[in-house]
Amino acid sequence: MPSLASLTAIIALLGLVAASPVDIQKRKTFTVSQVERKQFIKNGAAQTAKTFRKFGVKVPAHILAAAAAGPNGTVAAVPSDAYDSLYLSPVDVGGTTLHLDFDTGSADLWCFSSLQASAQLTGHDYYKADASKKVSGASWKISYGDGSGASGTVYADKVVVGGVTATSQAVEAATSVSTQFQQDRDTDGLLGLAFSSINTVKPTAAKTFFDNVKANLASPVFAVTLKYHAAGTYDFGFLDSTKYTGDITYTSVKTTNGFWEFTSTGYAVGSGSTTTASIDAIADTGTTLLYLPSAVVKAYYAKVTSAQNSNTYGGWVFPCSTTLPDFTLVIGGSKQVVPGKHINYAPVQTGSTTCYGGIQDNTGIGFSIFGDIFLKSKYVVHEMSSTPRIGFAQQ
Ligand SMILES: Cc1noc(C)c1CN(C)Cc1cc2n(n1)CCN(c1cc(N)ncn1)C2
Repeated sequence: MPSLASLTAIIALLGLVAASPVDIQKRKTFTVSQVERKQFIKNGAAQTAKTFRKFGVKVPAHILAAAAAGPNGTVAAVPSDAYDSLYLSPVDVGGTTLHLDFDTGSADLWCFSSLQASAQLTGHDYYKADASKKVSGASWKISYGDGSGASGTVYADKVVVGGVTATSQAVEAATSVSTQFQQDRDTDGLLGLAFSSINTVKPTAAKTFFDNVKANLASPVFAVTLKYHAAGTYDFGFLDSTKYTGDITYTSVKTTNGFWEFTSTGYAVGSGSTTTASIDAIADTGTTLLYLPSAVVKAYYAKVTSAQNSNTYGGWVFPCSTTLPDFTLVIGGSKQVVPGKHINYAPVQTGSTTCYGGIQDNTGIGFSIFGDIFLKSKYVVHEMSSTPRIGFAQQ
């Protein structure tokens, strides 16, 4: 026998169902207004191609062609100085063109802004923070391996890179930057291209530019072509076979630390034989040099006349006139050669005949860093598919 309470509930339900139209009319009516999702630059063909791939179906050529015509993009990467210390790319941030350091070793898009003391802005383009776009309660603070850093608040604004648009990108506006950035009047900020899991925005991590746009690209990839003492490119959404020779060799990426992290399985100095080694490394456009295990570095400089690991200069140095041997790193079974001339970074001081090596010890870092010294002879594909991978080819 149902209880009184359950009978009451049943009656109440029946009442709702049995109410006459008049009754319903009397009841307070309400409207659910739909809010249109912010317009994203759509690439329908890319979405279709993604669906075909999702179900393991070969994407028809006409769909691929249409997808490739989507908002893919290319932006220049220009050396900031004569030594390729870093590379800067023009980016439209909320209507102002800033020159940002694209950094595959971090995941914050931050920039100099109108929130900083004006003295810090001398010589910089900067983001004009619009209060109406402020992300309430959000802040960020980032520190880099060299001790530099910045911090500030967050805005949601339009960011355009090489014709590819993120309509509501988390723009991390600086309120304060470290001395290194204050003294560097070329860099207006960074655009992080590592995994969003290491973004520093609190209380909720923000997405990188690439994470925000990748679904609208023909393919979830970006390719890095940094050059020796010359302008290169970042390509988004497509591969460009004119930018490399031979094959692209792919290897798996470990994403647990938020980096484009992989393992190199050996190395060779000059024309010497290959030594087998397991080198845990990250690809990092935001780092200038190539940092490797000390035993590997020692083996390289053993073949460089008058090289020494200098306490004075804090690393391996040699006479600037030295002809340096090439250096080979094995990745995915392929031999990736770094030309010897790329391994002379710069004089230790302006006018000095002692030069600082592009290969240095990774002691204290915890892993190896394949920075610009390695990258500037390579075409590097970063594929953020369901199983991310990284590919290397010789330029
Ligand atoms: C001038 C100049 N010369 O060499 C540099 C660098 C500069 C730029 N200048 C001093 C300021 C500066 C400091 C940093 N950057 N720019 C770029 C981001 N940094 C990273 C990124 C990363 N993935 N890993 C480690 N650090 C540190």
